[in-house]
This record gives sequence, structure tokens and C-alpha cells, in this order.
Amino acid sequence: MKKVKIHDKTFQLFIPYEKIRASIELMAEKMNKDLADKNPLFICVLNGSFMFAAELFKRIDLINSEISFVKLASYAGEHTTGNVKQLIGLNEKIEGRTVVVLEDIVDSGITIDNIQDQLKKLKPKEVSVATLLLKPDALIKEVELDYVGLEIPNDFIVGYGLDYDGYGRNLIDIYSVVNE
Ligand SMILES: O=P(O)(O)OC[C@H]1O[C@H](OP(=O)(O)OP(=O)(O)O)[C@H](O)[C@@H]1O
Ligand code: HPA
Repeated sequence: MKKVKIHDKTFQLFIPYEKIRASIELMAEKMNKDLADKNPLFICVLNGSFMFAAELFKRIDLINSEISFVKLASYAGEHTTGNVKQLIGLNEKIEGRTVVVLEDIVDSGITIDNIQDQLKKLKPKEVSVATLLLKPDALIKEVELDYVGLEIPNDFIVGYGLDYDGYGRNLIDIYSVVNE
């Protein structure tokens, strides 16, 4: 079994790249049907989603498609607690658009819930959410997900864009933590 050590933790091979790619191919096929005749704006949530977004977007065969990249930044406003995260980097006009948010993982659901709230305030025509990975047992928010690549158990993972304290994003496969 392939293993990798990052900082203090050991990870073992969990999802090989071929399986990841196959799930993204299926997702792209579905989107190509669902979004035909629309003018979708894909929004990739950095950092973790960059690999997923690249792999998916090159399989979207709708020429009227755009992609943009956003980040959630801690908002250091005077009256905020420090836990509030603000969506930054969004230059496109969202009003009236068909928006598809691209996430690498939905874990507790807090991040995607927050993003959906912020986007809805910008009056899009519709917002759908695509996530490569979902941990159903970790959800603490009720979230509506339109496209889910793979459901996984509630274990910490790295690879294919996902990190452990900055490292591991460059792994082609996904690895899960070994409890020692
Ligand atoms: O469902 P949740 O529990 O909110 O977790 C999911 C979020 O966590 C990760 O982002 P992170 O904040 O680690 O930033 P990164 O993408 O830059 O690694 C991941 O990319 C999702 O955005
Ligand atoms: O399991 C995970 N691994 C890396 N980043 C994450 N962000 C949410 N869940 C995870």
C-alpha cells in the first residue's frame, strides 16, 4: 500500500487518480446536458479546488462558459469576530447569471453554506454546487448539493488539491490518514 508522511502524520492511498478522473468525467457529462443553452459562470473556490476545477472545466464542451477563481478570506472588520469569511476575487457580475460553484470537498458544510449565502445576495439567476468529495457523516449544515463526485467516510484526507497544513496538494491520488 502506497504511503506518504506529511508533518507528523502518515497517509495511505485511498482513492486512485483513475477513480477521481472517472467521477469527474461523469459529472462533466451531466453538466454538459444540464447547462446546454445556458451561459454558466463556474466559480472555483481556491485553494483546494484548483485541480478538480481544471480537470472538470476542460471537459465542459459548452463554448459559452466562463470560469472565475475566488478565495474566502478572514474578514478583519471592526465589528466582526474574526470567524466571518468574505468571498474575495469575484470580478464578474453575478446578477442574473447561472452560477456553478466548484468545491473540492464538503466536510462540515460550513464553507459552502457561507459561500451560497454570499452569492445569493448578488442576485444570480440560479446557483448550483458541485463538489468532488462529500463527507456525509461530517455535515453539520443542511446543504443542497447538485453534483457530488464521490462520497467518503469522515477521515482526514490529502492529495489532488487538498492539503495537510500546506503540504500534499500535489499528490495525484487521494490519501487518508492512518490512525497510529
Ligand atoms: O465543509 P467544510 O468543513 O467547511 O470544509 C470544506 C472546506 O475546507 C477546505 O478549505 P480550507 O479552508 O482548508 O482552505 P484551502 O482550500 O485553501 O485548503 C476545502 O477546500 C473546503 O473549502
Ligand atoms: O479531509 C480534509 N482534508 C483536507 N482539507 C479539508 N478541508 C475539509 N476537510 C478536509
